[in-house]
Amino acid sequence: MKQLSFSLSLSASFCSFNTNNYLTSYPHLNRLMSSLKQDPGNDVKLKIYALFKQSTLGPCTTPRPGMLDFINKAKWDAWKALGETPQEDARQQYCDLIGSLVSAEGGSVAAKPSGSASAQYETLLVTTEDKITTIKLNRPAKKNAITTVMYDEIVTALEQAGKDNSVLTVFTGAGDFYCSGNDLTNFTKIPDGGVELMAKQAGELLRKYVKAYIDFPKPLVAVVNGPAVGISVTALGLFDLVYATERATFHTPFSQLGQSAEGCSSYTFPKIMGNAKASEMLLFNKKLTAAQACDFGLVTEVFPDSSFNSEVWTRLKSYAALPPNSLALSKQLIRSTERERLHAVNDAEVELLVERWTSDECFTAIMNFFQSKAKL
Ligand SMILES: CCC/C=C/C(=O)SCCNC(=O)CCNC(=O)[C@H](O)C(C)(C)COP(=O)([O-])OP(=O)([O-])OC[C@H]1O[C@@H](n2cnc3c(N)ncnc32)[C@H](O)[C@@H]1OP(=O)([O-])[O-]
Repeated sequence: MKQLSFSLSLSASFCSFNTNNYLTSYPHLNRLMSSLKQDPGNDVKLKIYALFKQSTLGPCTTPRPGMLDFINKAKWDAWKALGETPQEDARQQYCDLIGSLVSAEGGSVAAKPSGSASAQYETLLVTTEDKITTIKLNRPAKKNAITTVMYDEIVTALEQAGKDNSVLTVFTGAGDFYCSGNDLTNFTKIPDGGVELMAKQAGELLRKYVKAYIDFPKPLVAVVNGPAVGISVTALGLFDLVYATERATFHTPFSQLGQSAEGCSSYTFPKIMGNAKASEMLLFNKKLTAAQACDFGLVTEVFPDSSFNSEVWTRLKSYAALPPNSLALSKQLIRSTERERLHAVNDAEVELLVERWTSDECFTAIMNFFQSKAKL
């Protein structure tokens, strides 16, 4: 099929959109696009074009080009297919799409070049805007699976967010997934000391990671933009608010993987949803829909996918205007009643997992994933 060749006449107005977004400069986006080694193909180019039009002009209302005007007709169809998608959502999808194309080639989208962006990360996009620091997992091609580098980067990002002048900290994912949990390739990098050493080091990393959530001093909000698996679900019990798109699912397949609960979920889940529901998730791998997770108290509120970003960010911006000290101190007061218990739970969960990671059950489950690409 003939490659479409058209330019995306990028207008200056789009460069200054004021959303909680990491790509606020079109020259930056253009450089990223032109750095791609592979042509992304007509479908993707049409999608980029359509998202650009939708985000700058809103829904397509112009007449459809004539039958023989093939290229403009294809562009019009792509734009029209976005229907009533809000402009802010289209902007977010546009940035996520470009970010995923760059990531798929092994690159990374740096935090925005100007403004209040924080340090650069390999696996995260971290920005501060409207008094909200956003930590976005940025491995969309791998469904935001958490590598050892990413665990360390999240701990650093949380430390910095705890000290910066933002009022809220938001955690979310790039692309169509929130997070697929622990990156299973973490288990394939066996050091010279063998599996026991690997398990011990992974245990220390996990302890540090969960501790960063337990001790986080400001309100922490999860914006669950798609399915969530494993540790990205269990950690939600340590957040102050959890907003989810209706498309999100919540899955903790620990037994299936020969592992056991972490993220303090062996304590927080029974407390949040009762023993019976918690056991169905943590022992028997039950996957919850967003509506079920909300009924059980794990999720604060569920939003339609089409308006998820605009509704959630409008809400968060208004919360970020509240007095910051009052918010932080109230959060610390609530956490202080069980901080010590959470640390003890974290220690006990890590101890059990270090044992599990050296078990035949775990080894077989991980091998199954890679050999048969078994899907959960
Ligand atoms: C340390 C603390 C303890 C933590 C415990 C946990 O979190 S337990 C929970 C642990 N988590 C799990 O057990 C989840 C395992 N993952 C899955 O079950 C599925 O991938 C899915 C349901 C998340 C998405 O299915 P889908 O059909 O929509 O998409 P897809 O499958 O085509 O994926 C696209 C690409 O991403 C890759 N990739 C994705 N996730 C992981 C991962 N975690 N790891 C590595 N790679 C992962 C996948 O291999 C593929 O790579 P490829 O082939 O393009 O090179």
